Amino acid sequence: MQKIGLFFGSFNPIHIGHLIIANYMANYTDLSEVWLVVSPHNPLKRKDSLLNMYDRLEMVNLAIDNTDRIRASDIEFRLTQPSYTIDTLVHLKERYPTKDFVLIMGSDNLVTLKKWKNYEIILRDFFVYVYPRPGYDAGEWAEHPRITFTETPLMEISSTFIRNAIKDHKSVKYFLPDKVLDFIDKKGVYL
Ligand SMILES: Nc1ncnc2c1ncn2[C@@H]1O[C@H](COP(=O)(O)OP(=O)(O)OP(=O)(O)O)[C@@H](O)[C@H]1O
Ligand SMILES: O=C(O)c1ccc[n+]([C@@H]2O[C@H](COP(=O)([O-])O)[C@@H](O)[C@H]2O)c1
Repeated sequence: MQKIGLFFGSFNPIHIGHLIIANYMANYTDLSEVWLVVSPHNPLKRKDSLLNMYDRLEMVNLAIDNTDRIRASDIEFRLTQPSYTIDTLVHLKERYPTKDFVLIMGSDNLVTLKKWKNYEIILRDFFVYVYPRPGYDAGEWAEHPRITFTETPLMEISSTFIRNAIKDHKSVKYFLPDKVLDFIDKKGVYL
């Protein structure tokens, strides 16, 4: 069965930190593809500075630019908001019965995992590949049979950093792909 890694995020905007993880997971693990799932609204985040989901999806598509093994997904646009990961996983499993879905997350997410809707069901029915984030180790999840810890390289930048830099009229060249930067410049967003 084809193993697909699902990397969920607001991608507001997508940056090279996200892209390095997607590339690593798609090419250096047993996954055959990684889907970048654009979440309209993360249940644990405020909506204030969130760009509309279509612009965020477009930036993801510009960033991956038809790269092999990496795709963008708008599946959550059609599901109830805020976007609960378990609902999306169940929906995808029904829609693509021949694919095996693996959840990709950073070790920082493990700290709040118990606050996620139906996290026990996520861990009962799905495998999770975790990449390291500085300051967050495996903790209580180190020996969990459904969780695999990967050695993805670290790149400590965030979308918040990029949004603040743009607001301050600082250059964010190299932090995100040029095509995404052009899109942000042309649309005049995050200012
Ligand atoms: N530099 C990075 N390295 C590894 N993981 C990252 C990095 N930046 C974000 N992530 C992870 O990618 C996933 C999606 O991220 P998200 O779209 O929320 O981006 P973010 O940069 O954390 O955004 P924000 O700064 O707006 O909170 C999250 O699980 C987040 O922890
Ligand atoms: O399902 C949940 O309860 C849940 C709680 C928090 C976060 N998530 C999802 O996890 C993804 C990454 O979250 P974050 O906070 O690291 O940006 C994001 O796409 C959210 O939709 C999901």
